[in-house]
Amino acid sequence: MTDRLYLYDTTLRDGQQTQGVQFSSAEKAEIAGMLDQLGVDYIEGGWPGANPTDSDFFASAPTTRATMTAFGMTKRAGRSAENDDVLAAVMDAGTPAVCLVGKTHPFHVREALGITLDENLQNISASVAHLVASGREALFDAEHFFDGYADDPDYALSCLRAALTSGARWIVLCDTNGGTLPAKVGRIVQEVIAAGIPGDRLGIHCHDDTGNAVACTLAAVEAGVRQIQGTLNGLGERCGNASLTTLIPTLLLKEPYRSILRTGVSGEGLGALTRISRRLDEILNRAPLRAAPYVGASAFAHKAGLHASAILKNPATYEHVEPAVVGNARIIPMSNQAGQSNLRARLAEAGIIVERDDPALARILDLVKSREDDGYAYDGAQASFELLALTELGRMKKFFEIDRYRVTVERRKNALGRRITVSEAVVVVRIGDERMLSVSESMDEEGQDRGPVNALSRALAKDLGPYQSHIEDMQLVDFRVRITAGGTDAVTRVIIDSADGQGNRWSTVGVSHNIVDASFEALVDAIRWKLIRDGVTPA
Ligand SMILES: CC(=O)SCCNC(=O)CCNC(=O)[C@H](O)C(C)(C)COP(=O)(O)OP(=O)(O)OC[C@H]1O[C@@H](n2cnc3c(N)ncnc32)[C@H](O)[C@@H]1OP(=O)(O)O
Ligand SMILES: CC(=O)C(=O)O
Repeated sequence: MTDRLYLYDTTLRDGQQTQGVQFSSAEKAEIAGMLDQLGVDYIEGGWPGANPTDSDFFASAPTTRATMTAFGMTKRAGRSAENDDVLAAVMDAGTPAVCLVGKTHPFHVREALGITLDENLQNISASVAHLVASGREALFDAEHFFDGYADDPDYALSCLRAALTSGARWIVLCDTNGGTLPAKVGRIVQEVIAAGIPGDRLGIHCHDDTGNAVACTLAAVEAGVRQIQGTLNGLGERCGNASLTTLIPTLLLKEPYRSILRTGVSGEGLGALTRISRRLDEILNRAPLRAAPYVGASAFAHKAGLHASAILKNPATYEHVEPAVVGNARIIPMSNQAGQSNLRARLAEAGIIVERDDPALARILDLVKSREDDGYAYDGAQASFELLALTELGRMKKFFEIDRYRVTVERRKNALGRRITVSEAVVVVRIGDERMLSVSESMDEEGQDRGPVNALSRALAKDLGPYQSHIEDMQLVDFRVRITAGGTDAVTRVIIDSADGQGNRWSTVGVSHNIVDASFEALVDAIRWKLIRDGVTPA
C-alpha cells in the first residue's frame, strides 16, 4: 500500500523571487508546459495583480493537467475578504486552486502586520472561507511556521486550525527564513500531526539558507506530510527553495520513499528531467550548475583513472543511479587524473579506435598531463583533446597553417562626438601553396564593438577558401577565461564553446600569457575540429 505524495511547484512564484530572475509571461507559459510534462500536481503561476507579467500570465494561462494555482495573501484587517482589493485580484485569475500566505508567528503578527493575534486568526479564517465559498481548492501557506512554533506552539497551531476548520485542503508548513535544520523539522511535523492535523492535509515549503532545504523536505515527508513544495533547479528567494530537480528523482528512485510513496511523475517525466533543468537555465541565460545532483554535466563524469577503469567494467561501481533514468549521460573526461581507461573510452566516443597496447596511448597520456601542468584543461575541452590525440597518433589532417595574425583595439570619437571602440583583426593563412589574407572588424547589428576575440573569429572564418562551406554555420556560443598557474607562471586559459547548424556543440582550449593569443589557439582548434568532424579532405 503506497501513499500519494503531491508535488507543488512554485518556480513561477517563489522562483521568480530569485534575485536576477524575471520571467516574461511567454516564458512562464513555456515553463508551465515543462512542469506539466514532468508530472507535478500543482503549478503556482504567480501572484495575480501584483505585477503586469503575472496578471498577463493568468489572463491567458495555458491549459495544464496540473492544477493551476494563484498565490496571494490573507485579507488585511479592517475589511472583509470580499472587499479586499489584493485578494480580489487573486480571485479574478479564476484558477481552480488558490494558495494564501498568512502569518503564524506572533512576532510577525505584531511587527509586520501591526494587528492583534485574534485579528490575524480571523483574517486567516475569513480568507480561507472566502476561497472555499467561491468553489476554489484552498491552500494555506503558514509563513514562518517553524520559528513561530518554536516561540509559541499554541498560537502557531491555532493558526493552522483556523485554516483547516475553514476548509483549507492543504496547510503548508513554511520554513520561511530557511534556518531550521532537518531533525527539528521532522520533530515539529510529528508534533503537528499528534496535535490533530493529519499528514495528508499537510505540505512543506523549505528554503535553502543552511543548504538543507532538500533534507528538511525529506524529513517532513518521513514525519508524514503528503505535499511538498519546491522549484526547478532550486530557484527561490535568497538562497532558493527545495529543489524539485533533486527531490523528484530521490523520491522516485531511493528507499524508503520509492516503496511507500506514489507521485504523478512517470518514468518518461523523470527521463525528461535533465532536459527540463537545462532548458530553464537557457531561459534564464545562465550556465547550468555542473555539480547539480542528478542533472548536472558532472553528475556522472568519472574523471579519476581508478573510477574510469572500474566504470568501464561495470558502471554501478561509481554510480548511485543509471544516468539515463534522469535523462543525463555518463562522461569520462580526460585530465591529469586520467589513466589509459579514460583515454581509450574518450577516444572511442570520438570514433578514434586505438588498440589496447598501442604505445601512442602512453604518449598521449603523458602529453595531456604535461600540458595540463602548463595550464590546459582537457576535461572541459574534448575537441582540443581529440585534436591532440589525432596528432600524436599521426592521424591529424593538415588543412591550413596560420602565417600570422594581428589585432588592434582603438578607442576614438565618432562623427557625432560619441566615444566608440573598434576592434580589427587581420589573419593570414596558408592553404597548400596559396596565402590568403582576411580582415574583419567586430561590429554587431547595432554597431557595438564585440571585442578583439570576436574580430579574430570573424577574420578566421571569413575566407578559408575550399573549407568555407564547412565553417559557414559555425558560431561562437560561449567564452570562458581563467587566470591559472601554468608551470611557474600565471597564464590565461580560454575555453571556447562553438556550435553549428547540425546541432553539434564542442569546446576547445587555448593557453598563453596573452588572452588574445590563448583565444586564437582555441578558435583555430574549433575550426580544425569542425573540418575533421565533417570528414573534409585537405586541399
Ligand atoms: C514568504 C513569501 O515569500 S510570501 C510572497 C511574497 N511575495 C511578494 O511580496 C511579491 C509580490 N508582492 C507585491 O508585489 C507587493 O508586495 C504587493 C502588491 C502584494 C503589495 O504591495 P503594497 O501594497 O505596496 O505593500 P508592501 O509590499 O509595501 O507591503 C506589504 C503589505 O502587506 C501586508 N501583509 C504582509 N503579509 C500579509 C498577510 N499575510 N496578510 C495580510 N497582509 C499582509 C504588510 O503588512 C504590508 O502592509 P502595510 O503596507 O499596511 O504595512
Ligand atoms: C510562502 C513562502 O514562500 C514562504 O513562507 O517562504
